[in-house]
Amino acid sequence: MDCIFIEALKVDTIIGVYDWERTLHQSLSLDLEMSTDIRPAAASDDVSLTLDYAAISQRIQHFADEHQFALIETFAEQLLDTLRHEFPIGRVKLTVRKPGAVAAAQSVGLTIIRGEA
Ligand SMILES: Nc1nc2c(c(=O)[nH]1)N=C([C@H](O)[C@@H](O)CO)CN2
Repeated sequence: MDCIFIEALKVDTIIGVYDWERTLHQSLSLDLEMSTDIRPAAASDDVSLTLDYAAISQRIQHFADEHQFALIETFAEQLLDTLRHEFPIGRVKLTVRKPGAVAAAQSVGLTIIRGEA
């Protein structure tokens, strides 16, 4: 299976478990790896036959604009639910980083994998 990826996508959103985090936007950094078969698009040179990484990136920022979660776990799970409903994504691996959340760490976050290849 082939893979379309988006690396280090910076999205701004309201997220966090503490009261002060409800009052400002913070940046998350997202990596996505989405399995797909690129051969139909390659054979026809047609973006409509593949996973359009520009459209998916735009949808992710829109999702981040319209939600305010406490946990990055909720953000990740609901984001993948949304993307998998709207795009023909097979197996997907998502890493969400919240830079600066732990001062002594370069980054903290999670990785989840959903769907079949
Ligand atoms: N597993 C998680 N732990 C923590 C989260 C989270 O989303 N998932 N969030 C926080 C706070 O919002 C923190 O990022 C503020 O700096 C703490 N732990």
